[in-house]
Amino acid sequence: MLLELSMTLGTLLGKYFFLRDSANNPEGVIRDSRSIRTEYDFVIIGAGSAGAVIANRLTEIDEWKVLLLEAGGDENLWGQVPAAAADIQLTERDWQYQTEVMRGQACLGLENQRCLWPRGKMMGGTSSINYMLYVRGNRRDYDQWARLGNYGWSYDEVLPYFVKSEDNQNPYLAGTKYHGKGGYLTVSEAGYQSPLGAAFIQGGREMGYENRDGNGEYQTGFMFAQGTIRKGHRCSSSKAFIRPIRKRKNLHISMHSHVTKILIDPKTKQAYGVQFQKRGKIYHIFARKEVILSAGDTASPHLLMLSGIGPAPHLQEKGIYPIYANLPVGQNLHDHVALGEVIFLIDEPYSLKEERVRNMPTILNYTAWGGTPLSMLGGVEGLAWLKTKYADPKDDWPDVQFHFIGSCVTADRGRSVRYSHGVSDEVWEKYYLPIIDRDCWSVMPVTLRPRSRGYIRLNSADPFDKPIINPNYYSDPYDLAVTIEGIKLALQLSQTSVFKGMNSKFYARPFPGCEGYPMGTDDYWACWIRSYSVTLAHTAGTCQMGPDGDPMAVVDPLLRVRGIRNLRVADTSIMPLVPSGNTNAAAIMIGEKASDLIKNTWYTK
Ligand SMILES: Cc1cc2nc3c(=O)[nH]c(=O)nc-3n(C[C@H](O)[C@H](O)[C@H](O)COP(=O)(O)OP(=O)(O)OC[C@H]3O[C@@H](n4cnc5c(N)ncnc54)[C@H](O)[C@@H]3O)c2cc1C
Repeated sequence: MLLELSMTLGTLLGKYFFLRDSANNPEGVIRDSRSIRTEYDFVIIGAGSAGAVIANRLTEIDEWKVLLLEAGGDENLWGQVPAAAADIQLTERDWQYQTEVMRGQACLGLENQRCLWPRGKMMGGTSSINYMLYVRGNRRDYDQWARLGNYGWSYDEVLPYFVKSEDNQNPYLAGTKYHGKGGYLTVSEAGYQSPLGAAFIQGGREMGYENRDGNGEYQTGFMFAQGTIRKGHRCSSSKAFIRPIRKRKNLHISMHSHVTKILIDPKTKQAYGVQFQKRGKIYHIFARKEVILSAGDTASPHLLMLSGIGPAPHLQEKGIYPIYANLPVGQNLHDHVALGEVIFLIDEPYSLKEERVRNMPTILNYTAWGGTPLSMLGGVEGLAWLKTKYADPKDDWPDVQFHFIGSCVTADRGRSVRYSHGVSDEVWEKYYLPIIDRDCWSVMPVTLRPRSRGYIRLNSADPFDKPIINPNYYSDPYDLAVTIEGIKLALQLSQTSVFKGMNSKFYARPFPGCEGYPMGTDDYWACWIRSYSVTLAHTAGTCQMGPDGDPMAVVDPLLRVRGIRNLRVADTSIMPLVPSGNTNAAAIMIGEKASDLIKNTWYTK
């Protein structure tokens, strides 16, 4: 009752603070444009992390008319609260995809043995559903992209685009050459730290890792997480890039507009528009200059295939005429998949349990000032990049990332996080219920440069039919081996004096399905990883960028779809290799760079 009352109060106050819709409120709500023309210079599909940036940057040129189409609606109020990130999943603002069953490989302990595959379906796309961690990846990642023949994408060439977007609130960081001040995207720390967060940094030091800015000169080390948050509230790509410019006359926005096909002339191979459905009506809109596909790692390849671009036999089998045959659309899918959580129980009352996070004082305080446990980035306090025995000890190119959480899945007593991970009833009852009242902390270790490759394919030619998603997790044993070493590093962290001081103990109950393996052996760790596989949704490669002659390339280094004129892809699907970190910042960087590539092509003064 008290909780409900405080939520209601918080909501009312929140409405007052965030959603005032006055013309001069840079965060005012987004509305559909009153009328839609039949022709624009550019049509952008998807208002996500990358698409929102492109809509902003292209409409900087007054004479360009731009239409931004988004399948979902606007963000909602609850989605602004960082600690409630998991609550948005499995709602209408999530596409609610699921993977195929990967028999014997992954997701074995999850509901129906399928991994959930969340993606944002609203303004801001997945940046409106994500955990807001601001991470760029490693210098070597982008240099590797360039070495593969993707000219213009080396670290030194993409760094200015990361910096351009950013408005970093931390004075120590804002002044360095690695960070930006005054950009549209607010980046800051959560404004609240639990005693466990400080312990994480100290534990890292004891293990020989420095406390440093993982987005700066060196990546290896431990840090308090930086996030895309503004005054303690989510700063999605839409809040950052669209809300402040939503009244530009040359930008039209149409939400609830599901693009079903890109219109391509089969003879000239030129894209000339899109078909979309809104409230049961079908629209055809034409693009004088370009169609820009920013529908994300899953929907972009899906839409290309629906439009006749992809492996010809597969398209024909589904009854689709291949306009440009045999581009490897949907191939090379790779992702960061983590072991759900390595849990450590403690004797001190430090955990971010629901009753300590959602109560009247924290909610009211949060609504007014932003800096309470509710501003924690999906509960993630710290990040670390570490080297296992498989990484080059001399190189600053760590192979494992830790997401450090000052609680565990049980913190909300099974209300939300459990479902967002897809934990089955059996696992919940056998593994989690026994510790539901305990204080705990946890680590999600993830292999940063996975070698397993999967695919996205059509289920059918119906654009509303979800695609087949098979990430093929852990098909390459390397991915498993690195995560196993990650678990060992997490155990090492729990043995540092600071964590021992709170009597941290690995929660060693056998995970359901793995009881047959002796606890602590590599076989047991492998079984656990394959059972409790949780995607971080850093999917890359499904419309891969590559130079001429690269058989896996769907787009060229200027992001133009091969063999088709006036069609570009700009989102995480173009990444040839996933960067060594979370992918939202990189998606925004891709949006910034794509905008310049488009301006270079079309803008003549
Ligand atoms: C639960 C979760 C947590 C995450 N946490 C983090 C994190 O903490 N930090 C981080 O860096 N990364 C995180 N990520 C990943 C990161 O947010 C994504 O990589 C990034 O947002 C992808 O950006 P994008 O532009 O490629 O696609 P998206 O942001 O997904 O944009 C695609 C847009 O296209 C729209 N669309 C799709 N199909 C159509 C269609 N047919 N017609 C019209 N519109 C369409 C979608 O609705 C969406 O708005 C997380 C992802 C998830 C799912």
